[in-house]
Amino acid sequence: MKLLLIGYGKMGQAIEAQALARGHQVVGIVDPTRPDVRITDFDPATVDAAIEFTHPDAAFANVMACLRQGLPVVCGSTGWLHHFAEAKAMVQQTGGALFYASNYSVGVNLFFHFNEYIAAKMHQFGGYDVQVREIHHTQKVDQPSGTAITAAEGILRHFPAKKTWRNEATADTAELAILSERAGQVVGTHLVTYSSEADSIELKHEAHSRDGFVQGALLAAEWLPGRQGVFGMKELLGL
Ligand SMILES: NC(=O)C1=CN([C@@H]2O[C@H](COP(=O)(O)OP(=O)(O)OC[C@H]3O[C@@H](n4cnc5c(N)ncnc54)[C@H](OP(=O)(O)O)[C@@H]3O)[C@@H](O)[C@H]2O)C=CC1
Ligand SMILES: O=C(O)C1=N[C@H](C(=O)O)C[C@H](O)C1
Repeated sequence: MKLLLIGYGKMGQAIEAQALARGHQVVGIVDPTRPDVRITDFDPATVDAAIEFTHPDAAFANVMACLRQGLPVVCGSTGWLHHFAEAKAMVQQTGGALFYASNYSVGVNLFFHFNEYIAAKMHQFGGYDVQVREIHHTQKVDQPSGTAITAAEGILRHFPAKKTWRNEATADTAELAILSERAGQVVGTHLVTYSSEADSIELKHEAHSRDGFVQGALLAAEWLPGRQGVFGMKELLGL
């Protein structure tokens, strides 16, 4: 496949290495270090799919530019979902394709699945409070992580005692606390903990490297061309 990489930081570089190892071609790299390369230089004749891992402030404009160019786009950037409805509208308008996941690793998507199952069971039995915790490297700019937000939304859907989430400890039992920590080079750790007076139950995902994110993003890029609409890991993995 002919891939366009948008963002050439930790994820962009790891995706390039794995894409080449899988026999794909990287036909362009859009990044502030290469100001002469623009998304508007590419079209469906030259690119099969774009893969976007940049910055919360840049992702929406990049996704919109890809859709205007007719490029299927796989986006992994977090922290821009307040614009997601506009991106969806652009997909409709252009007949294009957008794939989005707050976390591309298969393990985290299993974690999301079990998280919703556990939330429903814990609601059924009662007596427990719940919180979400995420730990990431100190270069991460958004907080809470996109993954923690997805996990929190999954809990809110199945555990009605929690009405909304808040990114700090809270005394309001209707609020689901998401606690964020930044430490060293931690790739990404997420925990959901249910606690009662008697005991605790914990669901934890710990990324040991970025390989899981990279493999998932490439799977999505291989799957997306030829499809029309907005997709995520549930569709890709059949979860
Ligand atoms: N969904 C998932 O599975 C995962 C998501 N992420 C998310 O992906 C994003 C990127 O992560 P990561 O690679 O670690 O971050 P990095 O900071 O290492 O890399 C981001 C790169 O994007 C560049 N960039 C900034 N603005 C633009 C722009 N407008 N157009 C093109 N490139 C741009 C940055 O350049 P410069 O440094 O010069 O600003 C940098 O080279 C984050 O939002 C992160 O949360 C990360 C891992 C997994
Ligand atoms: O910035 C990161 O590094 C990561 N970001 C994603 C997130 O915000 O959830 C996914 C992963 O945890 C790594």
